[in-house]
Amino acid sequence: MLHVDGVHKTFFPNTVNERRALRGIDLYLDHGEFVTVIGSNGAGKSTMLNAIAGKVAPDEGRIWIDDAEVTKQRDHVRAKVVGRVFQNPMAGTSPDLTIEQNMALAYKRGHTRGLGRGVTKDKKEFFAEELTKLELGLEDRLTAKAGLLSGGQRQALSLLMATFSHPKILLLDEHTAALDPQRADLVTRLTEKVVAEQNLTTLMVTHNMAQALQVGTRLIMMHEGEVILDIGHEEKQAMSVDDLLAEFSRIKGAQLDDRTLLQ
Ligand SMILES: Nc1ncnc2c1ncn2[C@@H]1O[C@H](COP(=O)(O)OP(=O)(O)OP(=O)(O)O)[C@@H](O)[C@H]1O
Repeated sequence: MLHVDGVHKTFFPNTVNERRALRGIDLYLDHGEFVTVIGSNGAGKSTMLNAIAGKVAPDEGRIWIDDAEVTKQRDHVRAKVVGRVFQNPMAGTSPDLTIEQNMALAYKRGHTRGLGRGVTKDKKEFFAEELTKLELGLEDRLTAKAGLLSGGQRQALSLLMATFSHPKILLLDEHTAALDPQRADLVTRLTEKVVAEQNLTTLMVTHNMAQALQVGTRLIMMHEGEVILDIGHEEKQAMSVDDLLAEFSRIKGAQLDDRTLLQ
């Protein structure tokens, strides 16, 4: 379903600001796999998601979504098949547009040009039905401005908007990190629900190791632009946060040793 093959990305190459963000990422996700992604700051997690979404062009390597190569495809074309939710609750919705106008835009995303915020009666019913699934009462507030919603409500709406066109890939970039624990729990539960209902192929970046172990069917750990650990469902379920940290130290240590040996 998703195949990332040998992807490299260096920002500002051959300058003092050079950053080797991705150093040969190989990743294959089957249809319906829900992979959590952890890793230290600057490990390349967001850059990998950006490369999959088409926001960042790889220097080397190729990317396929559902057997179609998308490596050179523009991001707005890819938006038809890639749903995305960011960390900032303000990023996924326009505060000055109403809930239904935001949803109309998301519905049309990647399909036609222009603003397309027109909301027909049929659409209103469909949007209300979709909002009911969130169990937040937003179906009664279709004409309220999105800017009036709380961070958690906006994030739940962003998640709905990212998924109701049944994307082939769902990319979640620390989408619960800016929320208080209760709202983060709510959005996590909604995420699990929507991913399971639609059997969505999903990559979810999180800094919360407990969440990374609890949620999803597989876990990968990134470090310095590489995937250094890839854990399947059963192994993941048997692991604690301490096990994960120990594994990280062990691999990091080994890598450093390797590098020392190479010098
Ligand atoms: N647009 C950019 N221009 C220049 N450098 C960038 C850009 N985006 C990312 N980088 C650099 O690439 C490296 C990887 O960054 P990235 O944001 O992918 O890491 P991350 O794992 O998502 O980190 P974090 O957990 O801190 O968000 C870092 O060194 C970062 O400074």
